Formats: sequence, structure tokens, C-alpha cells
Amino acid sequence: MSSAIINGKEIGQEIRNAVAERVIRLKERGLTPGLAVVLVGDNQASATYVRNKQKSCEAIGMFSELIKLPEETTQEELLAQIQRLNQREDIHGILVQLPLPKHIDEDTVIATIAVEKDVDGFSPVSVGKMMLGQETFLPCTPFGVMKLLEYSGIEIAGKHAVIVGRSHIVGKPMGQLLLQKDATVTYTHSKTPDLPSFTKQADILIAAVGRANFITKEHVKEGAVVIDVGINRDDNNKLCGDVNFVEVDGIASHITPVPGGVGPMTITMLLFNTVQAAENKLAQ
Ligand SMILES: NC(=O)C1=CN([C@@H]2O[C@H](COP(=O)(O)OP(=O)(O)OC[C@H]3O[C@@H](n4cnc5c(N)ncnc54)[C@H](OP(=O)(O)O)[C@@H]3O)[C@@H](O)[C@H]2O)C=CC1
Ligand SMILES: Nc1nc(=O)c2c([nH]1)NC[C@@H]1CN(c3ccc(C(=O)N[C@@H](CCC(=O)O)C(=O)O)cc3)C=[N+]21
Repeated sequence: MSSAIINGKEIGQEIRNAVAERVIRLKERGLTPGLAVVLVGDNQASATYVRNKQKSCEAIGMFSELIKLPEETTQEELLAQIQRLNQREDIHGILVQLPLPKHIDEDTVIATIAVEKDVDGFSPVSVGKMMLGQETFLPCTPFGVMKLLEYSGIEIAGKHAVIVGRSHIVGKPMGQLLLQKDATVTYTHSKTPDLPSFTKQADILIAAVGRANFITKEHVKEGAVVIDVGINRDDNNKLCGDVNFVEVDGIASHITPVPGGVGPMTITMLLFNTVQAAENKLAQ
């Protein structure tokens, strides 16, 4: 039997409809939620994501502004741009698209974003609050995965979650959010010897590696829930995840596709966080 498909497009749309309602309420009170996306350089993949984000904002009546800066932008210039966005009344969320060109220090840039506008949840203060279980903007991709699990009725408490990957934007916060819901969490990474011996134990397996079709049937326990965060291009330049879908289909109880799985949820939670930022401002 094939695995149940967790449909991120559908679940994302359901959440977006609720977010759109909140946008209407805010507009009635004279406030249009605004997102600024800062894109430095001309990374092709980044340009595609950024377009998706803008289209999604427009679709639910939010304002979005793209600040496109040349590859040679200095760090000082970028910091000055962010400071201007921090001051602007019409901008409630700021997203600096990563990765940045090598001559710019990402940590410094992210730490400059005002915490009340940090809708990516990447700044040190946001990360610290998340670790402490305090209210804050949660990073969109792990937040989106939590929603996928919730909407699919998948139980987390007491389950063994194994994360492959420990990046600051996906793997690390993912483990933290699952831990908060009482999963037992194991982190694995490139220095983990005998990876399948760990992943085979997972009730919930999260793949955030960045390698096309890396997770195969030898990594997956019968009946596991498999969440594929990866967005890669295969040899034919086709979009694919970190999980070899064909092999794992039928072994997993549930699986997310790529495209149409985690990707649309990331954008959904960005819209969610931006509307929350706008509501927070009205509540001040
Ligand atoms: N769907 C979405 O919305 C999003 C998708 N992505 C996608 O998710 C994937 C991961 O992104 P990101 O976390 O930013 O990537 P990074 O490259 O920052 O991190 C990759 C992680 O995978 C680990 N890793 C690499 N090779 C292996 C290996 N052979 N065995 C075990 N672990 C390994 C690395 O380990 P180590 O730390 O030891 O180097 C690292 O922790 C990418 O495909 C990216 O495009 C990213 C963001 C959002
Ligand atoms: N500051 C910052 N915040 C991010 O959230 C961020 C980032 N930088 N840098 C890059 C990664 C990647 N990312 C994706 C978002 C949406 C899709 C997405 O919508 N994917 C669609 C397909 C898109 C397509 O067709 O190319 C899908 O999976 O169905 C994918 C990847 C956000 N990231």
C-alpha cells in the first residue's frame, strides 16, 4: 500500500484563508500588513522564492515590497537599508533572503532586524525566546512542519523524532519545536557515523540535508512519518526533495511530496507571522 500524502498546498491554503480573514479585520481598522523582502545579488533560486512570496502576499491582500540590491552592496549599505525598514510604519515584517554574498556577515545582518519585525524568527533574541518556550515568531519552515503534523492528526508526544541536518534555519529549530511537544529528539548531521542506524529508529523522520534523493528505503522504519524539507534539483534539473519518494512510498505511513509539501507551508507561515506582527502593533 502506498503512503498517505501530506498535502502542503492544501493545508497551506486552509491556513492562508484564515490569515486572509485577519488581513480584512486589520484593514477595517486602517492597517494593511506589510512585508519587506531584501534580496542581495542575483541568485536564481532566491529570485524564484522571492517572487512566490510576493505573489502570496498579494493574494491575501497584504502589501509587499521587494528591495533588490546589487551583488556588490557593502555590509554597511545593507545594514543602513535594514535600519530604514526598522523605522518604517508601513512595514511590519522584514525578511532578508539567505544566503547573502560571502563578503557580508549574515549574523550581523540578522541581528540588525528589529525583533518585532523578525518574521523569519532568525534573530538571536527570537531564537532565545523560542528555546525558552516564550512567545515569539517561530522560524517559518519548522513552524510549517509543525502545522503539517497537526493538521494531519499525527501524534508527537512520546514519539522518537530524528532530524537529519542541524542548520540554524531548519534542523536545529525543528528539533526544538518537536521537543516542546514532548517528542524524544535525536539530531544527526554530516559527522554522524552509520546514519541509517539512527534514522531507522524514527517514528517521525525529518530530512533537511540539501541532497537530492538522499534518504532511501534503508533509512526508514515501516510506518514512520517522513517529512521532506529538501528543495533540490536532480540531474535533469527537476525539483526534488531529500527523500527518494519512490523508494520510501509504501514504507512510510505518511510522506510529504516535493513540490507541494513543506515549501508552500514556509510561505504560509511567513504570511501568518507578518499578520501577527501587524496585529501586535495595533495591540501596543
Ligand atoms: N522547503 C522549504 O521551505 C525550505 C527548504 N530548504 C531546503 O532544505 C534543505 C536543507 O537546508 P538548510 O538546512 O538550509 O541546509 P544546510 O546546508 O545549511 O544544512 C544541511 C545540513 O545537512 C547536514 N548534512 C549534509 N550532508 C549530510 C550527510 N551526508 N549526512 C547527514 N547529514 C548531512 C549538514 O551537516 P553539518 O552541519 O555537519 O554540515 C547540515 O547540518 C535544502 O535542500 C534547502 O534548499 C531550506 C529552507 C526552507
Ligand atoms: N531569510 C530566508 N527565509 C527563508 O524562508 C528562506 C531563505 N531565506 N532562503 C531560502 C529558503 C528556501 N525557502 C523556500 C520557500 C518556499 C519554497 C516553495 O514554495 N517551494 C515550492 C516549489 C517552488 C518552485 O516551484 O520552485 C514547493 O515546494 O512546492 C521553497 C523554499 C525559503 N527560504
